[in-house]
Amino acid sequence: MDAYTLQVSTAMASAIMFLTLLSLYLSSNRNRCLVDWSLSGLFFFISNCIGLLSYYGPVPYILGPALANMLYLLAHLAIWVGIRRHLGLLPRWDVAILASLALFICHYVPGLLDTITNRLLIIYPLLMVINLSVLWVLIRAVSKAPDYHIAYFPLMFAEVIFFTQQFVRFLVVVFDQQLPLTKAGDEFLQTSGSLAVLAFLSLVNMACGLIVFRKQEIALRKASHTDQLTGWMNRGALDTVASEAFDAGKQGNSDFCIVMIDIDHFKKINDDFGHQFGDMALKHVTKLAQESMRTSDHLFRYGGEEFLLLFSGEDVVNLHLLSQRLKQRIENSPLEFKGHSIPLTVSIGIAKQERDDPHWEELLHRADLALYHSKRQGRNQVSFHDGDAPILLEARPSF
Ligand SMILES: Nc1nc2c(ncn2[C@@H]2O[C@H](COP(=O)(O)OP(=O)(O)OP(=O)(O)O)[C@@H](O)[C@H]2O)c(=O)[nH]1
Repeated sequence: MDAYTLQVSTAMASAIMFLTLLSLYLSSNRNRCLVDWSLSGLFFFISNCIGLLSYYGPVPYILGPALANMLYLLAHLAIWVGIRRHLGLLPRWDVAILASLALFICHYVPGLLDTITNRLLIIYPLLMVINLSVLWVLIRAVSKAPDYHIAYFPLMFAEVIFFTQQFVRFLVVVFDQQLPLTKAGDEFLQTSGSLAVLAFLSLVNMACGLIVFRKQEIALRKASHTDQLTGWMNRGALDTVASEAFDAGKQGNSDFCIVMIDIDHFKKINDDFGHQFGDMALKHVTKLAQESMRTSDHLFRYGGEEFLLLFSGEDVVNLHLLSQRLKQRIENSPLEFKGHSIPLTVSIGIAKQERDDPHWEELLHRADLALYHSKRQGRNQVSFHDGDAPILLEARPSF
């Protein structure tokens, strides 16, 4: 393929990137990083179009190389800005624009960028630094959010490819400073550059779309596993989390315990004060419970006014103390409503994984039996199922 055709293909690939990512943004209308990335496509496109103009005659210096190089750098920086925005960091368009403007101005500093060789020796390292920055941000992100592994790899791969070819071209220019000026050198640099940009743009286009799809998928999965009223996980997520904790417990890694909490006389609360107040009571109790938890983030709304706390590696005596404290706290924190102070209490059942339990639901069943024991014993109580029978626990642990 001749250099002109390659340049046309690259311009088309950048236009496709611009339009694809922009339409993705307009259809999802949430991920602003898509705007950054589509702008990147636009900058690549304009920069390429200026390159194409040179095939039809001399191009004014302000357009090519000055503006073309500035936009080329800005296009790479826009990818960096977008990935920062996606990760919740400050996007830093200010840095991107200032750096690109500085490069533009440098084209007018005598002796700095006025030869092709000088331009290549200065711009290549700049691009490599941007590639490495994107890579660095992604590597750090992957270690913090393993859920995104697969989605980040294509972009990382694109940056590695671009960095490598840029590095090789840089070395070639360093060792043969006359090369860019010869016919063969000019063709080599143009062809390899256009091919690399073509591959890079196609990969980046796909990679950015993938990152956004993954983000939406994770958000949807989270929403489908979250109870909207309390923000705790719902029953849909329970089996996965409990099975994992149960299997770890079975291998002797850590004791797995379930604490089941049920608000007392909740029907009466609804009947006396209305469903809206009932909802407030549910939020009130879960907020107090959450504040009382030290470690477990496995908080589930199991049913209407029933909640489960899953603990791994927590001693039963500690759980007893924690449950007593929680029960006491809820009892001492009445809910204020229209000038009234409405008392709330909870009954609690605790169960611990036994060696011969075949499934985590066995443990859930014992926690349920313990909870109903607390109810039968007058409510506002804590009971523990020791594997044989539920026993009411005193305010201070006796085992
Ligand atoms: N406000 C509100 N009420 C709910 C929600 N989900 C379930 N409920 C109500 O919770 C009540 C549960 O009542 P019961 O199962 O009889 O239990 P209880 O009245 O707490 O009695 P004990 O558990 O024996 O102390 C029912 O009236 C449900 O309608 C909810 O999301 N919001």
